[in-house]
Amino acid sequence: MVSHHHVDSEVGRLGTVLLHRPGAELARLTPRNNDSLLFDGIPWVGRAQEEHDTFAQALRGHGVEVVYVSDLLAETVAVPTARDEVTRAVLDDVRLGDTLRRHVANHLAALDPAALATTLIAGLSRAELRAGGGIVHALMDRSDFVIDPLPNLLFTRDSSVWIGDQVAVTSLAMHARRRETTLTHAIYRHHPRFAGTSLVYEPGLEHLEGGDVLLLAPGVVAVGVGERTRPAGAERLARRCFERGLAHTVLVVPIAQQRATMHLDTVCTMVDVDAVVMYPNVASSLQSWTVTAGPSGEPAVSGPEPFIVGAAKAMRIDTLRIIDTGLDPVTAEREQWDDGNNTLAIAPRLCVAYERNVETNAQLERNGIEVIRIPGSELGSGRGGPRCMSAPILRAAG
Ligand SMILES: NC(=[NH2+])NCCC[C@H](N)C(=O)O
Repeated sequence: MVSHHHVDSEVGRLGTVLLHRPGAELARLTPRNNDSLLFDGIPWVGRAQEEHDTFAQALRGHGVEVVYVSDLLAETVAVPTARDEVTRAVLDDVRLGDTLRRHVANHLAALDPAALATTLIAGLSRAELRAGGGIVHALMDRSDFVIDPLPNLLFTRDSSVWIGDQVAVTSLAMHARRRETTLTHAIYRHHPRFAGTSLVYEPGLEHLEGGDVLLLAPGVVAVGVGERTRPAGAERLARRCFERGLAHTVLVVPIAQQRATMHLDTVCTMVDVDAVVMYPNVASSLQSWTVTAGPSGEPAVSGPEPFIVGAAKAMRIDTLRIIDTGLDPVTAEREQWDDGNNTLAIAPRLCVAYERNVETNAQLERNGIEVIRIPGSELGSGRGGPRCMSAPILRAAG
């Protein structure tokens, strides 16, 4: 039987993609909490939703099936064990204390699956809790969170990534994002659509985020290590992929440990089977280490060498082309910050990009890449572009 869930490249024709339409969780952002919730501004929620709908429509217009996290989650929590798991993840928060925990548990128990899914994503303030009591509750402000919201669920790429016919549910590094994977983990294990799916990675392992994982070619995976993914996470993923025959080579790519380059996909994404668009300010310095399944079962490591060289060798092609955006360093830096290098390929030489990155998009087109432009002025305040906002679950074989 042909699997309905299979991804072995970044550019094979996109069949199905997992998105999250932003909702009430974005309305929780204030100037006091936006830094800890990993947003650089306070998005206009309605406009962000319109922008996201334009993104989804662009994908559908190209024959892509769009599935939403909130729908899958509502269907998942209709399964009692799934409901227990995701609820427990909320109640495990040590800040609650026993009394408030009991009130929150009662609150959640009364919700139907759709309302529970919404609450798990949007969070819950003290004012919204139906009944409360105890000292923790007494000392909270009305707007304090009893359940933290998950505004970064929007970036579905980070909490799960398909490699072949298996899914890696990742292990997120930032506190504000940890609970996201309790939701994706539950979806992939309990939703009937994914029955029988094997998991190649689980939350709780060494830190690994999907934005750092690039499927360069069938059997070749690049993993950025920096602010989010740790070298030990890359090593764990490599071991797992080798054991299961999902990859023969994992390229480990160190990136600067800073917010502007939090994931490998903020500086480099694929736009053709043999081409990447890359942030010019790092293009000449990006290095990689090559990890392969050693003869004794212990991964063999070699390198470093220029990423582009290591990648071409592992992909068994002559050259991995860098689409040279040829921009001056200041324009390049501005457009990198606004996710100009964070394109989502729908097929080879056809990608979705934010319209605001005028120069990068023009250069892509000059190099033969068709660009579908979407607005992103509000969505971009979370520092993520089309690739971050999408988790492909089916692509045609690359
Ligand atoms: N794959 C990506 N580049 N994701 C971007 C995630 C942005 C999000 N605000 C974070 O800081 O985690």
